[in-house]
Amino acid sequence: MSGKTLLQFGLHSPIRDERFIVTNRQYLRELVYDTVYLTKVVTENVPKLNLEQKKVYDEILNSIISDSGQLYFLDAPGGTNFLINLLLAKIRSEKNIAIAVASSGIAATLIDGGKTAHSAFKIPLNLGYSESLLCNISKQSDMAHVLREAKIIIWECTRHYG
Ligand SMILES: Nc1ncnc2c1ncn2[C@@H]1O[C@H](COP(=O)(O)OP(=O)(O)OP(=O)(O)O)[C@@H](O)[C@H]1O
Repeated sequence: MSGKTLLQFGLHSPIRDERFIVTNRQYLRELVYDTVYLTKVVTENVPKLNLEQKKVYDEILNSIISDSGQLYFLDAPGGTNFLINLLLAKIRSEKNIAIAVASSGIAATLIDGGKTAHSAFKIPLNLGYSESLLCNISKQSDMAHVLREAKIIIWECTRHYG
C-alpha cells in the first residue's frame, strides 16, 4: 500500500518460507519420486531381505526415527546395493529426502537417484592444488537446505578389483 511495508503501519510481515518450498528446484527434485510405486517396492522386497540385511535395515531406519545421527559403514559382498536401494525407497516413499551419491559416475548408476559426490556436494575438482578443501555450498543455498532436510546421505564406494 502506497509503496510502504506492513511494518511501517505497525503490522507484522507474513513469514514466507516458499523460497525453499516452491522455488528450490533441488529440494523439489528430491521429492519428485512416485511414492505409490516406492511403497510397492518396499512391501515386495523387505520380506526378501536376509537376516543380516534386515538387521541393518531396521537399525538404520530406527536411527533415522530417533534422529540419533549415526554413521554406518557397510561392507559385505552380494547384497549391499539391494539393501541401500530399499532404504532409499522406504525413506522416499514417506516423502522424505534421501540423498544418494557415489565416488564415480559408474557407481552412481548402481543406486537409485544416485549422483556423483563431486556434483552433489560441489567438491573442488583440483583437490591437489586447491588451498581450500571446502565444499562449495553456502549456508543459505538451496543445496544447503536440501542437506539439512535430508534424513539420510548414502555414499556408495564401489570396490575396484584387479
Ligand atoms: N535379499 C535379497 N533378495 C533378492 N535378491 C537379492 C537380495 N540381496 C541381493 N540380491 C541380488 O543379488 C545381486 C547382488 O546384490 P547387490 O548388487 O546388492 O550386491 P553388492 O554387494 O552391492 O555388490 P557386489 O556383489 O559387487 O559387492 C543383485 O542382483 C541383487 O538384486
